[in-house]
Amino acid sequence: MLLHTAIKSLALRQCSGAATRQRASTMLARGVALRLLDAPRAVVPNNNNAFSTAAAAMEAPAAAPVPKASTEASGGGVKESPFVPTPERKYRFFRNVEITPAGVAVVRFDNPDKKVNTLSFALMREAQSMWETEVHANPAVRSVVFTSAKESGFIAGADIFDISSVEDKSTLVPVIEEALQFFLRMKSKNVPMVAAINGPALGGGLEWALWCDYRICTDSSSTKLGLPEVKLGLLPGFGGTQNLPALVGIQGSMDMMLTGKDIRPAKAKKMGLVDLVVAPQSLESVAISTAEGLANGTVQKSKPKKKSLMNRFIEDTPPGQYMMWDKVKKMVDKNTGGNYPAPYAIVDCVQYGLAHQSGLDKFKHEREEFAKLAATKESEALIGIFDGMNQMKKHSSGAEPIKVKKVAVMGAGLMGAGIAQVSAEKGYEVLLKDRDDVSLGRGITLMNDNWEKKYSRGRMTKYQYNLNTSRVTPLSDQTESWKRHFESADLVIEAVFESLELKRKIIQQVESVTPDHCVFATNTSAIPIADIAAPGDEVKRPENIVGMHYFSPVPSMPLLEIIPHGGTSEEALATAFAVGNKQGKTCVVVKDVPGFYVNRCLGPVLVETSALVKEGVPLEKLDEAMKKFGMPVGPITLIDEVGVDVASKVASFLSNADLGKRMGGGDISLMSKMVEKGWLGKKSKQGFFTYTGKKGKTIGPEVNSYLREFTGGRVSNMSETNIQDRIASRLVNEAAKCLEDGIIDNPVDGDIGLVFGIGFAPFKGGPFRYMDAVGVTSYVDRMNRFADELGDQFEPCQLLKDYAASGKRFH
Ligand SMILES: C/C=C/C(=O)SCCNC(=O)CCNC(=O)[C@H](O)C(C)(C)COP(=O)(O)OP(=O)(O)OC[C@H]1O[C@@H](n2cnc3c(N)ncnc32)[C@H](O)[C@@H]1OP(=O)(O)O
Repeated sequence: MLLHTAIKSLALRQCSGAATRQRASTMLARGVALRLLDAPRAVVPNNNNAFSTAAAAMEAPAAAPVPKASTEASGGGVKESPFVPTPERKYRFFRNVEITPAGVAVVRFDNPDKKVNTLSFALMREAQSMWETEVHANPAVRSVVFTSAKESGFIAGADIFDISSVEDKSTLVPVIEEALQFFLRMKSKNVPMVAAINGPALGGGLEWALWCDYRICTDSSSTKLGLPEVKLGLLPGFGGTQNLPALVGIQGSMDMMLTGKDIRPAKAKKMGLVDLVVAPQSLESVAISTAEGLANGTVQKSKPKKKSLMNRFIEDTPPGQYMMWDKVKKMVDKNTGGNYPAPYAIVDCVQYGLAHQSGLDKFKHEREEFAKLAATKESEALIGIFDGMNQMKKHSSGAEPIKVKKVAVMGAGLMGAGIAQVSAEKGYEVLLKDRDDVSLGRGITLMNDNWEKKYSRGRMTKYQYNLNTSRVTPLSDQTESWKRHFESADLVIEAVFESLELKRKIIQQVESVTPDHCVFATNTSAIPIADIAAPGDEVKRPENIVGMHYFSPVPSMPLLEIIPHGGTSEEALATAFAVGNKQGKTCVVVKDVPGFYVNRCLGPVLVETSALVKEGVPLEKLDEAMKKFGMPVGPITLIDEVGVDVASKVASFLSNADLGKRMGGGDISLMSKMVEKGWLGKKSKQGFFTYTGKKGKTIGPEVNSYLREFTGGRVSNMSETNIQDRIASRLVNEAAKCLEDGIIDNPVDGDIGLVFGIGFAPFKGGPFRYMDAVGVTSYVDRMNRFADELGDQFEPCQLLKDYAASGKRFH
C-alpha cells in the first residue's frame, strides 16, 4: 500500500465547475490533488492549437538532412549504427509504407528487433530518409496515416536505453533538435496527418501523434495514451510540453504530464486528446478514409472543446493562472518533498511556452531542460528501476512452466480475494474457496466492489467486468461439487490463516483431488516453506510446493516474492514465476529464510525505530525525517498502517530468528505493550496516533504518558540527518547481508524488491544504487562510527566491507 502511494506519483485533479471567481479559488485550493511521482497541466492559448502556432513559426527547413546512416547511442555521444540503407534493404523500421490510389501515405512503424516500437535514434534517422523519399517528394501524396504494424501497440516512447546509454547528456540537445526539425518538416508538406493508434501510445509515441492533425484510437483494453516521462525523471521532449496543453488545456495536460498516468480511450475522447474511438478491426480503414476526407474537405478537424467559464478564468486570465500555478507548485513541493526535479521542469517548460507562444524558443527550452533532467541522478535511478523490472521479467529457472488455465485460491479474505481478482483479470479461470458461504461471500464482495469501482471510473468496460466475474467460481465446504472443480486445477494458491497445521491440512485436502502436475503455492509471510512442504502424511508432492508471498492490497502492490524450498522442482518455480508475471507482478525469487527479503529488511528498521523512540526522538520528527529521505511514510505511520500487532509480531519473530545482533540495540516491547493496551494502529483508530479526531491524526495524552514512561522522560534533539542515517543504514546493511547470504540473487532484485515492497525512495533507485551514490566506503565509515558509538548492531556486513576495501560498486 505504501509503495503504491509512493509510486502513484503526483496526481493533479482537474478543477472544474462553477463560475465565480471566489469559487474558483476554493476549487483550486481543494481540487488539485497531487500524489507522489507525477506532475501538472499547462496554460494554453485560447486558439487551442499549438500546432498551428508552431506551424506558423516553422519554415520548412530547406531540406531535411538526409542521413548517412542510422545512428545509435553509445559511449560519450551518438554513434553511427552499422545499418546502411541500400536499394535492396531500404528500410528496417518502415518496411510497409504504402500509398493508396487516393494519395494517402500509410506509414507503419515496425521495429524488427523489438517487441514494441520505440523511437530509437536509428528509427528517427530512417524516418527522415523515408519521409523525404516516399512522402515529401511525392506530389501524389495528399494525406498521411501513421500507424503501427505491431500488435503490441503504437509507439512506447523514445528509446529509454538509447537515452541512458549516452554518457554526455548535453549531446541529446542536437539530437532532439533534429527530431523537432523533422516534425516541422512533416508539417511543412501541408497535408493532413492522422495518427491511428492501437495499444500503448506513450511518451515520444504520443508526442508524435500530437504533431498530427487528427488522432484515432481503438477501444481495445490495451490502448492507453500517456506521457509517462516524469516517472523516468524526464519530461516530454518532442514538443509535448507545448503541444499537449494546446490540445487539451492546461489543467488536463498538467495532470497527464505530472502524473504520467495512462489515459484510456473513452477519457481520451472526452478530453479531446483523440478525435475518434473505433474498434481495432476498423482502425486502419477508418484512418485512411478520414485522411482522404481531411484532404478533400469532407472531414473537418475537430473543433477545440469549449472551455467552461470557470476553466476560462483559471487558464486564460492572469489572476486565474496565478492561483493555478501557485497551487500547482505547492502541490509539487508537498508531494515530491523537493526530491524529484522533473515535475518542476515540466511546470517551467509549460510556463515558458505560455510566455513565448510564437517562435521555436519554447521547444529549444524544452529540449535543453530534457537534457538537464537526463543527466540527473534521479533520472538515472528511475530508469534503473525501469531497466530492473525488465530484467526481472526474464528470470529463468531453467525449466518450462506448466500451462496454467485454472487457478484455485484457498481463503477468500483480503489476500485471497485480491489474488483471485488479479488472476481473473488476466484471463485465468478462478476457483475461490473458503470454509463457509459467509466468508466466501465477503471475498466475492471485495472483488466485485473493486471491479465496480474500476467500471464506474471508466477503467474497465462492462464487457470486461462481466468477463471477469464470469471467470470466478465461488466454492465452499458447503458446495458439494468443490472437489470435482479442483480436479482440473493447475495451480492452487493458499491464502489462509498463518498456521502451519492448517496449511498442511489444506495441502492434504487439495493433493487428494488435484492432478499430479498441480503446483501448490503458499502465501505465507512468516512460516518457512520447507516446514510447510516437509514430506509426511499431509504432504505427498513436496516438489510441487513453492512460496508466493503477495503484498497487501494485492491488486495494487506490484511486488511478489517467490520462494522455493530446497525440494521445489524447477518446473514449479517456473510456473509460479510465469503466473506471477501474468498477474502483473514484478517477481523476485528469494531464499526460504525468516522474513524472506522484504520483511527481513524491515526487521532492523523496526528495532532502530524503537531505539530512537527510547532515546526520546519525537514521533513526528521520526516520520518527517524519513519522509524527507524519500520514504512514502515515516516508520511510525508505517507501523500504525500495517498494524502495531503485525509489526510487533514481525519484530519479535525476526528477533528470535537468525539475524543475531542485527536485530539488537532497540526495545521492541514498545510495540508489544501497545498491543496489550489494544492500540493496534489505524485499524483500531488508536496506535501511536489517534485517528478519531476531526483534525486528522494526533498524539493523545495517553500515548504521551506511555512514551514518557517508555523513554524515562528523555527528549532528544537529534538532527534529521542522524535519524535518516541510522534508520537507512540498518535497512541497507540488511539488504547487503541478504545479497551476501544469497537470499537475493543480485543488486537489481534487491533494489526493486525494496522500492516495490516498502517504497524505498524511488528517486534513489533502491538500497544498492543508493549505496553506490553515497559511496560504499563512506557508507561503511558511517556505520563503523555508529557501531563505535551505539553498538555492534551497526557493524557493516562482510560484503559491504569487501566492497569498500576494493572500491567495487553494485551497479
Ligand atoms: C522525449 C521522449 C521521451 C520518452 O518517450 S521516454 C519513454 C516514455 N515511455 C515509457 O516510459 C513507456 C515504457 N514502456 C512501457 O510502459 C511498457 O513497456 C509498455 C506499456 C509500452 C508495454 O508493456 P508490456 O507489453 O508489458 O511490455 P514490456 O515487457 O514492458 O516491454 C517489452 C519490451 O519493450 C521494451 N521497452 C518498452 N518501452 C520501451 C522504451 N520506451 N524504450 C526502450 N525499450 C522499451 C522493454 O524493455 C521490453 O524489452 P525486452 O523485450 O527486451 O524485455
